[in-house]
This record gives sequence, C-alpha cells and structure tokens, in this order.
Amino acid sequence: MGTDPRMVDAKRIRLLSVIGAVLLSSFIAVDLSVLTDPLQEIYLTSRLLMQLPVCFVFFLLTFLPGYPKIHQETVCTVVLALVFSNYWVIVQCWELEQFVFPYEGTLVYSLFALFVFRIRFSTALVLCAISLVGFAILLFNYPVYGDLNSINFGFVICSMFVGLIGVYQIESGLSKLRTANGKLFELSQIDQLTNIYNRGTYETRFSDQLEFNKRTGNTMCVFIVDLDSFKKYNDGYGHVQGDKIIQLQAEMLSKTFRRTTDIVARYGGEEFVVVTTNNTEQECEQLAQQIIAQWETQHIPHNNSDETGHVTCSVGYHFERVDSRSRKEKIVEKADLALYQAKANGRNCFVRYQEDMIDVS
Ligand SMILES: Nc1nc2c(ncn2[C@@H]2O[C@H](COP(=O)(O)OP(=O)(O)OP(=O)(O)O)[C@@H](O)[C@H]2O)c(=O)[nH]1
Repeated sequence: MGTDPRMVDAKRIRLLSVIGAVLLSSFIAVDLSVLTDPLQEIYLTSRLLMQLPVCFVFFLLTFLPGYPKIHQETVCTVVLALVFSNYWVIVQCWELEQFVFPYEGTLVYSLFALFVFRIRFSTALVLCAISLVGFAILLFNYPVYGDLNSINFGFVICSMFVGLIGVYQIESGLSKLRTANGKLFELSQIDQLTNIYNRGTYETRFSDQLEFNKRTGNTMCVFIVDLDSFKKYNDGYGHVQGDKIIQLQAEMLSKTFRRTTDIVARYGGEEFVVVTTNNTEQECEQLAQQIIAQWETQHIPHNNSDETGHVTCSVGYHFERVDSRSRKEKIVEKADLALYQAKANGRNCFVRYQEDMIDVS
C-alpha cells in the first residue's frame, strides 16, 4: 500500500510547498492585527524564524536526487515542526498575557500533509499521533482553553480520526485502481486463448528489438508457424478441440523460445510468429526443425488431414543480420513467403527464405 517513490513528482511537491508557504504567510497580517506588541514579537519569531525557514529547507530538499525515497519522512517531520512551533506560540501567548491563541491552524497543517501532500496511511498515523500527544501535553500543562480544554481536545481527536479514515479510503481505492490497471495492461498485451503475446504487443516489441539490433548488428530470425489443414480439423473435431490445439502450439513455442528477448505471439487465428535474436543460421534451422518435430511427438489424430493423419504445422522463417536498411515489414514478408513455400511443398515442413524465392500465394 506504500507510495511508490517513482510516483512522487518532485516538481509538484515543490509547487505545493510554495503554495503552503504562501497560505501560511497570508495569515500573518490577519493574526498580527489581533496580537499585542510583545505577542507580535513571539508570533513573528515563530513564523519568520521557524516556520518559513522550515518551508524553505523543505523546498530545497525536494531538489535532492533521492528525494522521492524520503518524501514520507520529510513531510511528516516538516509538518510536525510547523505544528509544534504553533504549540510554542500558543504556550508563549498564554504565559505572557493569558492570550488564547487558536489551535485550529495546527489542524490545517496536518490536513495539508494528509490530503495535499498525500502521505501514506502509516505516516499519517504517526503524524496524527505525535501532534495529538503534543496537544494533550500542552492542554495538560496549560489551561489555555479553560473549560473548553476537553471539548477542544475531543474536536482535534475527531478531526484527525476523520482525516485518517479519508487517507485510508483514498489509499485503498488507489491500490485497487492500480491492481485493476495492471490487470487491464496485461489483458491488452496478452492473447486470451493462448496466454502469449497478442499481435499488438508483438508489433511493438518487434519494432523495439529491431531498433536495438540495428545498433548492435545482431542477427534476427522470424518464424511464422501455421497449423496445417486447420479448417478441416475444426470441421471434424469441433472448435473447442481446435482451441486446444491452438493452445498447445502456443505452449510448445513458449517452451522452445525461452529467452527474455524472444517474442512469441499469436499472429492471428491458427498462425503464430516468433522473433528471436542472436542465433546462428544453424541454430535457427534446428529451431524450425524442432517446431515441426514437436507435433510428430504429440501425434494428435487429424483424420481429415490431407497429408499425415495427425496434427502438423508448417514453418516459414527468415534469418537476417540486421543493419540500418533492415525493415520490419520486409523481414515478415520474407518469412511469410517462406511459409507459403512450405505449404506449397506439401505442409508439415519448414522453409527458410531464399533471395530467389518468388511469391507462390
Ligand atoms: N478453433 C479455432 N479455430 C480458429 C481460431 N482462429 C482461426 N481458426 C480457424 O482456423 C482455420 C484456418 O483455416 P485456413 O486459413 O483455411 O487454413 P487451413 O485450413 O489451416 O489450411 P492451410 O493453412 O493451407 O493448411 C479457419 O477454419 C478458422 O476458423 C480459433 O481461435 N479457434
């Protein structure tokens, strides 16, 4: 439930600290108008020598590169410093002239921390507990508010309690939202039937990887895998069974291509695409062989198959040493051409793209 340090925007915090300081300063003129000269001196000491410098130090701290990591503790400390300097003013005004300086300002400081700086619940709890203890000590030692001492204390407790409930609700709401967002993000990336990348994710990841490989000069190999006579399989065994075959193909490809840089995706229907980086030509041929061989091992009956009597697939692939001229569309087009050739060769086989290959589709 904690705040992710990456989500703390130092610029926003800085702006808020300036707004806080301006609000604080705007009260000065009004407060001074109700204070006598000796009390004005105390008041100005608290504002000009304590609170505003604390705000300024806070402002400077937000420039630290590691500030997001100490945001919670910093806000808590800064606000407690403001709250206790206010307690100091209350005590001084009372001791000097029995003047009842209002305590409500301290509540505003805490609410600012809770809802404007949006500190997390655990930090808010510490902040509220310490300021409440401070207020209790003040009231216990100085009967500043006379008969209203206990009522005022009760009011402060209730305000803090309401504030804490608010923080808790915001925090748990945000946490649920974050989880839902994560789930949505995952759903937008993953194909629901096969649990591998969908076409959109494949496109983006392929483009990113191609750009990276252009800089490093790595090799890339794109395999297009297509289940054979799948329409007939569906017609004979039903769509539900057909779905299971599609899932199995995805599972087998995911097990074969396990590198973090490998992209295994459902290209559409019963067609899959795999992008792999930094393999040799021999390795790519072995991988294509493996994709075909896996169905041989499974030996799942397909009585309507034109060729073998069991489920098979065809593979077209294109191997390329990437350079600045490499184009995604061209690479895929070549792998696709190789796949058409594999189908034309009688299915259940793999074909590597050759420069002299003509479009047989
Ligand atoms: N069960 C199931 N079938 C699908 C899905 N997506 C596409 N298909 C079916 O896959 C079949 C693909 O048929 P075709 O494109 O004619 O290809 P094919 O019958 O495999 O023939 P070749 O590719 O030439 O071997 C169609 O019947 C689609 O309905 C799916 O998610 N589940």
